[in-house]
Amino acid sequence: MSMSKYGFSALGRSFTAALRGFCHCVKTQRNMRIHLVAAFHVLALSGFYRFSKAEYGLLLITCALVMGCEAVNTAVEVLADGFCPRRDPTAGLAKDIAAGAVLVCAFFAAVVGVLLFWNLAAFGRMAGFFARYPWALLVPAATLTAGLVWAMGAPGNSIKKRKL
Ligand SMILES: Nc1ncnc2c1ncn2[C@@H]1O[C@H](COP(=O)(O)OP(=O)(O)OP(=O)(O)O)[C@@H](O)[C@H]1O
Repeated sequence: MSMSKYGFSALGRSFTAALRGFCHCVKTQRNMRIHLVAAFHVLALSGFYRFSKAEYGLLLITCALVMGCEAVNTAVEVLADGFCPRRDPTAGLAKDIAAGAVLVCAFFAAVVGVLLFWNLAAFGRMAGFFARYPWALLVPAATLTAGLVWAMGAPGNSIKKRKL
């Protein structure tokens, strides 16, 4: 009984730590906020599509992969800046490689996006919906503007502010 109590508290602590790490990425990384805004709008747009469960799964895995990779990239930047506060070729190369991993994921996420969302029938449904309810265009306009202001306006990469 006490074992499970300690097991659960350890699990709770590691979950809290993971959440703290993710919140740190959102607060300090502009790119992570851009990924979140993009994921929100892509999922909202998917309402016009008749995706199967497998297609939704692919969409969610793609979003998770890009954001997970961005979090690992941030971890590499934090480690490199923490252990090599001065310019160092190894730290620089590690950062380049981590950024390259994000780039690969983002490129293939864009390919998955085109494969899933390029659908003339869905474009027709969207056009029909917004022709019937033109005021509804205000919703994506407002959420996109608010999302971009949040993503770009909040403090950028705190790591960048360190003097190298
Ligand atoms: N300590 C360092 N030593 C050598 N080069 C560095 C160092 N820190 C950064 N660089 C170089 O500058 C680039 C940008 O580093 P920075 O820490 O600003 O990442 P970033 O622009 O925030 O990346 P991302 O957009 O992926 O979050 C690195 O990819 C690397 O080439």
